[in-house]
Amino acid sequence: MSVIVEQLTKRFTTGGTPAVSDVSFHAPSAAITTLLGPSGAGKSTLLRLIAGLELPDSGSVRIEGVDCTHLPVQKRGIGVVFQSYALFKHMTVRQNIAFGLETRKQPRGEIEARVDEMLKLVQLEELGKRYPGQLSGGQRQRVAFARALAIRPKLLLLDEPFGALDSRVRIELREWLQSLHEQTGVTTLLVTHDQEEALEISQHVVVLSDGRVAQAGPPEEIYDRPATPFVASFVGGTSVLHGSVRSGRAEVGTLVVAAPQSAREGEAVQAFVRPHDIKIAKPAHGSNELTTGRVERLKSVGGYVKVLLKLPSGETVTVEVPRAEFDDLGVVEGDHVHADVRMAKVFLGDFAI
Ligand SMILES: Nc1ncnc2c1ncn2[C@@H]1O[C@H](COP(=O)(O)OP(=O)(O)OP(=O)(O)O)[C@@H](O)[C@H]1O
Repeated sequence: MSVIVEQLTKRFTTGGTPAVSDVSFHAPSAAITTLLGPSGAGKSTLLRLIAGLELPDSGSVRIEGVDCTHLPVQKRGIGVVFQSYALFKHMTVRQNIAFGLETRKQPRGEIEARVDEMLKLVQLEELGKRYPGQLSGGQRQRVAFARALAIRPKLLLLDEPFGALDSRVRIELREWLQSLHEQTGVTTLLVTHDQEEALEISQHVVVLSDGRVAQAGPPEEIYDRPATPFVASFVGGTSVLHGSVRSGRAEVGTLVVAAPQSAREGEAVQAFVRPHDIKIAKPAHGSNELTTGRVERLKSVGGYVKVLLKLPSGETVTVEVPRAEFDDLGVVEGDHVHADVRMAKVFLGDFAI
C-alpha cells in the first residue's frame, strides 16, 4: 500500500512560484512517513494533492500502484485528519465515527460493530454519547482518527493533527499515534514542521524546502547525514560556524576537521554543529582567550542547561549540557571555557540558509 509521487508540480498563480515543484518521493507501505519542513515549504499543498483536494499542474500520484492523480477524493480510499477538529458539532461521537460508513450505505449492524471497534481502538468507549463540545482537544482528535479509520482506508493522511494542542497533550498523543499505528498498520503520511515529532514518530522522512524535496530517508540518516546545509540547519538545532580550507582540512576558528574531498585551498566552508556535540570545560592552565569561548548566557531547560557561547571568532554557538554535568562544572555567565567540538557537518561554500 505504498504511495509513489512523481514530479508533482502545483502553482496557485499562473507564472508564479510553485507551491510544490517537481516533487518525487516514495512512502513505504505500512510505515509512517513525515513531510517535514518550515512554514510555506509546501507540505499541506502536497498532502492535499495526494488526497485529491487539489489538482496538480503536472506529475502523478500512485496509491497501491493505482494512478490516482485525477480520481475524486472519495475514490482514493483515504482517511484524513486535519489540525482543526473537523467533527460535526451537532452529532455525537458515535454518529461522527459512523458518518463515513453511513454515506457508504453499510448495514446498520455492521456500522454499530465498527463504531464499537473504533471507540475501543482510540480508547474512548465511555464517551460515545457525548457531543464534540463536551470533549477535550486531545479527545476530539482521537475521535477524528476513529472517524478517518472507520472506513478502512488504504492510506491515512494527517495534517499537523496535534498542532492545536498544548505541548503535554501533543507529546502524549505522539506516543498514542505510534501504538495506534502498530495496531492498524495503515500506511500513513504525516505533515509536521516539528523535527522532533518527525524523528520520533516516523520510519521515513521527506524534508521539504521551498516546494522541493531537500532530502528523503530514514530519520537516522536525515539526522546523521544531512545532505544539504538547509537540512543540517533545520534538523537538530545546529549552530553554524564559518571558516576556510587549509592544507586539505576545514579550519573553523580553533576547530580543524576533515573537509569534503573536492575542497580547494582557501575555499569557504560552513560547519554545522549540534548543541550536544560540543563539550565545554574549564580552561586548562595556560590557555588564553583565543582558544576559549565566553559564556554569554545560561538558561536552565528541564534536564539540561543551554549555554550560549561566544567564540574568539565572534561567532556564537549553543551548547546543551546535562544538568548534573553542568553543576559539576561550576560555570557562571562571563566565564571563559574551553569548547571541544566533537562532531560537525562541513559543507563547502558560503550560503545563506
Ligand atoms: N489556496 C492557495 N492559494 C494561493 N497560494 C497558496 C494556497 N495554498 C497555499 N498557497 C501557497 O503555497 C505555498 C505553500 O503553502 P503550504 O500551505 O503548502 O505550506 P506548508 O509547508 O504547509 O506551510 P504551513 O506549515 O505554514 O502550513 C505558500 O507560499 C502558500 O502561501
